[in-house]
Amino acid sequence: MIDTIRNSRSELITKQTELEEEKERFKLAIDGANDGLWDWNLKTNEVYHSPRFETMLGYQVGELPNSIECWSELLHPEDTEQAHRRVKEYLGTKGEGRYENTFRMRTKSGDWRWITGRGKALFDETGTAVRFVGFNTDITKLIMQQKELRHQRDTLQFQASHDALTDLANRTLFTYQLEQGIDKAVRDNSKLALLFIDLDHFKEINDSLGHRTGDEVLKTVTLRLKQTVRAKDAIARLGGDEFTILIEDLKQDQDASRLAEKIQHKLSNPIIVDNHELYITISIGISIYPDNGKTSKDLLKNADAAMYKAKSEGRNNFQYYSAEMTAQAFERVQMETRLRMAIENDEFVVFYQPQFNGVSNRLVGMEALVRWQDPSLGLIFPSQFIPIAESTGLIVEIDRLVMKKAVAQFSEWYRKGLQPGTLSLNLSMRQLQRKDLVEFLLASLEGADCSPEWLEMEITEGHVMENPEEAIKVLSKIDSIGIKLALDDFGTGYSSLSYLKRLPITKLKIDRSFIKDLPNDTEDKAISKAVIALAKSLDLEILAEGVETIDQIEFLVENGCEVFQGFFYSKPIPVSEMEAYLEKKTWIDAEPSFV
Ligand SMILES: Nc1nc2c(ncn2[C@@H]2O[C@@H]3COP(=O)(O)O[C@H]4[C@@H](O)[C@H](n5cnc6c(=O)[nH]c(N)nc65)O[C@@H]4COP(=O)(O)O[C@H]3[C@H]2O)c(=O)[nH]1
Repeated sequence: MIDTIRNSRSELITKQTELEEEKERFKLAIDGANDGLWDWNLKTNEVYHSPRFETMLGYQVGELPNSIECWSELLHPEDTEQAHRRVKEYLGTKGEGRYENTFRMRTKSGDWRWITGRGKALFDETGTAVRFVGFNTDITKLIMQQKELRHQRDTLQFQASHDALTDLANRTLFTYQLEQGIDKAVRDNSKLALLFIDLDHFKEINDSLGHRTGDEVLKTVTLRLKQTVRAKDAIARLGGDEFTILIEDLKQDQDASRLAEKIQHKLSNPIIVDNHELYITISIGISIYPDNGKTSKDLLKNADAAMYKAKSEGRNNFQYYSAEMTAQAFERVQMETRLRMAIENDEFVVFYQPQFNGVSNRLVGMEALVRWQDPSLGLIFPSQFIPIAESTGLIVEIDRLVMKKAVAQFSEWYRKGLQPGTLSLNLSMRQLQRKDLVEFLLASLEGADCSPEWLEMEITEGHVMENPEEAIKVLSKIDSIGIKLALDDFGTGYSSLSYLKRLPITKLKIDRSFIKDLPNDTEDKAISKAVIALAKSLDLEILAEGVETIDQIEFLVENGCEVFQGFFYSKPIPVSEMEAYLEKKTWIDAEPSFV
């Protein structure tokens, strides 16, 4: 018996010693691992934190409360949601796998430490977690090292693809961007332009004022180039004083020269370096994809060649690779300047073309058509200047001049009792995009004491279809002030029926191109009949433009179109002629012709 007790005692002592050793081993392991232990009793919601858990976050041992809320409150706001979710997910697994997650925790001094928590939970027989134990490891150093490595890698990559002085793309990156641009242009069937820019006499600045000044000049040029191009246009410094710009989605070849001019203008302001006032000029060569090359190599080579041509033409200018394009660009530049002068000098006059009801032979209104009365060249027709006025935005001013003059004229004719009918005015897309259009119209009407019912605005079908939703919005505003709306050049702009129904228009004008060969051309006959039927079904008035012969009128009247504008009745005529015509009122007593 005594032996048995002795044996049990010594067994107990051995077990106790083993337990002590185990505890010690465990403590050593925890201390050695430098991790913070946590033990969460999910039944009482109490949490045990090991001393390291607290010191890891800069707290004294025993300073942190023993609650799970304490952990939650120390989490970084950006990580709180995911940290909670991860714990919830793990506890919902009923014991499968291990818990592991990384988040940031706030230290006592307010810094943030990156922590990886790992642990395992104990689940009861119902699968409910009752205890959750694990370690927190501070991985801040590792994260910082990784960040530093990433930063170094990015820096190296940046340095390999960028110019060290200006931070612009270098030749390698630009060639890549150009190739990407060409691929996209092939896919979209679009064009792109490459501008090759070289500073004139840059070497002299470097030689006389030193490289540091030269560097400052290059940096200022870079800044100004960035301020001039769109954010999506790629700029590069190929080396020395050579820069390139890539313009994608080029709408017209001439847009490239417009940008070239803008750059020249931007760089014409002096650059001040160390009290030196430096005047820089540049020579620009332009190549266009696909016209002047289909590969990056050819486009660069040809833009470079064009730039040399610009140098040989006396510097401070731009040249396209193709001489024809350069000539067109200069013509455009000259035309733009002349148009601006013409606006200033009030050289635009309004002609009026009458519109008749071909059945009653009565005048129903007239269209105002602009003419440019150039002092030396005489009368210039819209086809020669409207496209440039549209692309430069000058059309807005021209249209407003025409509107003001025509509205005032109409008001006068009405006051004189001349019954001029409805005044049709052309409305360009640019005008439609102006936020102040309706205010302008209201002010013009009020200024001239003109009634909105006398007016009709024409907008071409093509323009409306460029952005139908926007057009519907603006046209509705015009409609709401009582001005009628007509869709011009109908048949050329591929209107969709659904839009046509939603546009607040009251009239369709069949385009001249479908009238020209009537009544002989079978296709034009079918089209004009279909357009008339369409207008009728939508309850719209219909006018045929460009009628020149009685046969055309007969055919159209037979098929339901009664209102006409065209040389058969009259060409557009100046104010004096129109006034004389109105005064005669010949149509008032005229016999109806097609009854
Ligand atoms: N061959 C032929 N032609 C005829 C006949 N009847 C009329 N025309 C011409 O057809 C054009 C009708 O004007 P549009 O379709 O609005 O086409 C106009 C219009 O889109 C635009 N335009 C004219 N004035 C203005 C304006 O003040 N502002 C805006 N934005 N555009 C204008 O320029 C275009 C051309 O104007 P115009 O040269 O005056 O040309 C006018 C007119 O002279 C005919 O029987 N035979």
